[in-house]
Amino acid sequence: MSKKTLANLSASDLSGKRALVRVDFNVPLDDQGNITDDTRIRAALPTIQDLMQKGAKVILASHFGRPKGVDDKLRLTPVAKRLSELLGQEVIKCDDCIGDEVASKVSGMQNGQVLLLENVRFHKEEEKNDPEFAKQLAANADIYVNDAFGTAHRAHASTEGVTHYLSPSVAGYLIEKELQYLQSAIENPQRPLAAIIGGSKVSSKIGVIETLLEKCDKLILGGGMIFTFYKARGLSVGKSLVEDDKLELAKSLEAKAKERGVQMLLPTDVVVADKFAADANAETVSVENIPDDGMGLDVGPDSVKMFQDALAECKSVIWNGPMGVFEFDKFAVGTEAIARTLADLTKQGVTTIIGGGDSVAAVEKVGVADQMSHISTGGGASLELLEGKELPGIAALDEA
Ligand SMILES: Nc1ncnc2c1ncn2[C@@H]1O[C@H](COP(=O)(O)OP(=O)(O)O)[C@@H](O)[C@H]1O
Ligand SMILES: O=C(OP(=O)(O)O)[C@H](O)COP(=O)(O)O
Repeated sequence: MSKKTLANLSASDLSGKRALVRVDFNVPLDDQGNITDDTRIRAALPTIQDLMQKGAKVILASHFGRPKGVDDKLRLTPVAKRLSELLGQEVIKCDDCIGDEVASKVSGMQNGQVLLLENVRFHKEEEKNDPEFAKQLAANADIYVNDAFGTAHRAHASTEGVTHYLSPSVAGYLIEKELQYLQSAIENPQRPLAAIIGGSKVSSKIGVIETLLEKCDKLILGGGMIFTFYKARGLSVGKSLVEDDKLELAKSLEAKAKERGVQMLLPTDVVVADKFAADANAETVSVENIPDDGMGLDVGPDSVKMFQDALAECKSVIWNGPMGVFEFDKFAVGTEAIARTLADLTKQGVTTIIGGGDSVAAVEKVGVADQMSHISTGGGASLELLEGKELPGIAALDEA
């Protein structure tokens, strides 16, 4: 990558230095406040442990949820506890991210110790990227490491602003790994490259579909967005999700695929339900025969087989968005089949990349998350990267 990374800094650069490390510890909690998935905490460990071993004083900053002011339910206390367990060492926890308490705790730190600041979004200045607030965050540190890939698409004080006050400003190992997979998947893939795009609406995936049409050899579409394509082709879609203002766009995307020689695959059969519910009655129909009172909630078995055949010829696959309403078991079959297919392909040497968000939840539900080449820790961030957008939290870092 073109940016300076933590790998470029040696123990002599880091020993005794106060390193402000932006991580994305925005993890899910249950009703009792227990962390239900610590993937994002584990993903930051290589950077934290490297800094500890090189003798830095590690000051971690993260947001948590979207609070409006201080919110006791969105304190990072459970995260500090989990991180202490994972590191096998107590993590010092602050009640704020700036101010006297932080300054005093940081000044008492030994080399190799780890401190976690409180939720940076308790201050509205964080999301405004307020320079004064960024300066206050930077005041307790010597250098800056950004390892918060999931938040790299936000130009906030702790992701962008602080880089103006700390030098060097480098990328951590998670950001380096995410870029390595996601960027090389579209810039320099092993071909053929297939992209599988699903999810609810075509409107939220236009950017990524347009970019991928420039890059991939096969584009497989599933999820709710397919019904907008069918309607654009003149088919009846019953009560399925349709964006009537995107019919022309769907037509133009199909035309663009044809023009570029990209094989665009839409399902040939779908599972329709009589209502949007886990206990709905379901039947599989061909896409030409969707009943007026039917709602398409999953791709059908013939489509899965067609997708599997197309994927079997590929050397790289990027997947973003589920094939159906996978939250309901009855309509999770297509999504689960794709997850298993990608796990099998990975074993055969195919590079498989899961681009964050609901697709990751689907892969985890099937229990094959550890069998993929790469699972992104950022939903919005990975989508923006795949769309070819610049991520401000990365753009602000020092050039290598
Ligand atoms: N046929 C469908 N009709 C309605 N919603 C669907 C359909 N297929 C998938 N979805 C919904 O799409 C949602 C995920 O969409 P999206 O947020 O775009 O994906 P991602 O989070 O992977 O980017 C899921 O909640 C899923 O239930
Ligand atoms: O969970 C996150 O985003 P994601 O749901 O798109 O993966 C990140 O922590 C960013 O959070 P934000 O969308 O509140 O800025």
